[in-house]
Amino acid sequence: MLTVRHISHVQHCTQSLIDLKRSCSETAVVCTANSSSVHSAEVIIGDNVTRSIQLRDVSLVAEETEQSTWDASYDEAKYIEAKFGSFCYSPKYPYFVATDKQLLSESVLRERGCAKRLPKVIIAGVKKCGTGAVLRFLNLHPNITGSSQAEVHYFDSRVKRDLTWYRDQMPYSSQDQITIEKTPTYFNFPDDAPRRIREELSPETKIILVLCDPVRRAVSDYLEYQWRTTVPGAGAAKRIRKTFELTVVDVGYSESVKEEQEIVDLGVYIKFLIRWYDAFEKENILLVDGTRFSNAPYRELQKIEHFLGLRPFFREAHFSLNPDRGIYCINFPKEYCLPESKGRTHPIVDDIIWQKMCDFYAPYDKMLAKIYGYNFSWVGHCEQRKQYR
Ligand SMILES: Nc1ncnc2c1ncn2[C@@H]1O[C@H](COP(=O)(O)OS(=O)(=O)O)[C@@H](OP(=O)(O)O)[C@H]1O
Repeated sequence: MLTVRHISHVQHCTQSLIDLKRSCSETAVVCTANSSSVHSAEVIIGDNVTRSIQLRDVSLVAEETEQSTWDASYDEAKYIEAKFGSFCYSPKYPYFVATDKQLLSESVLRERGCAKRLPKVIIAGVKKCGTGAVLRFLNLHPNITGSSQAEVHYFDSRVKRDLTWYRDQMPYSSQDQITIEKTPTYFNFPDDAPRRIREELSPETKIILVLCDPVRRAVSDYLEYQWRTTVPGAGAAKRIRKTFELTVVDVGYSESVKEEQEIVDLGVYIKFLIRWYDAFEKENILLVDGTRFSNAPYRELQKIEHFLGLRPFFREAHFSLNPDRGIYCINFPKEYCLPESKGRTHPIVDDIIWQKMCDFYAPYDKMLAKIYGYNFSWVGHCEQRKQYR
């Protein structure tokens, strides 16, 4: 029997929960069920008023969360010891990027078994679903070291490079650290990226795919392309129109969603996922809910720790919402937020276009849940998703 307490981030309430909506984010849920499926829950609304609900009314799947008991999660000095005691770089705030300037002397590197190692884990997508924040936060874990370069693109655009070059792009790691690379474009391009990763790295490579609300993702991607048109040499976007609406829907003509438009197409996740599941065993792929991650980062990070077999480090208390930017920042061991290029202000999308986009993705999202058994938080909540526009 599994007892779940305090599911504190109910993200979307359906009609039957409408009267709980006001207190949704603080709602405590206590439920009892067998561990494989949790069906009903008792919701404490406040003042000892309880109500029984069906969990299918709540988009969040109940999960047992491991609370970190590691003193490195609480105490800065212990953290530094855990992260840097056998690390190849000297401490520097923020701790997220390992730069050559912080590299220790050759004799220390040798003594600690430091070397540049090929990644054992790849965050292979999806673009604009929070992959940058996932990597930056994970990088804080004492047993992880992320690639120092933002994105390596070895398996997509660096076709003339070889594995020696690829390894050289990685940071130094000690033997008890896992090297992670993130290039979100691998998700959809090229078609043989999953196969090459399997063959050139290892079939045991762990693949992390962050998937998120495809409508919001499309808006974010649109903004990125729009921004690129203002930056010389950033690679101007193809077929981006003056507004998001004109870019994704054939407004004034067929009025249908432009399925072939790249920013629309990328949200049909199931189409690209098949390649990953063809190349890797199911146990080696983790689908992260990027929409849930943006509202409760620690939950998804805990899932990743579990997937990678890491000692639980992340705690809810490590994260706080930056109200001005609408994104979560980490506050341990020091305050750190991702740079301004993340958490851009989104335009308010026309209601009809928003609905059309939701309707377009709905069957694919449902298929995703059915085939891969993931209950993504955005699926079936088009109306509520508007608040995150
Ligand atoms: N904690 C936190 N910090 C920063 N950013 C966060 C975070 N959580 C989610 N997000 C969302 O991540 C969106 C950018 O996604 P990616 O990092 O995958 O973009 S990229 O593909 O690498 O360009 C970015 O999208 P925009 O809001 O459109 O900028 C963020 O909303």
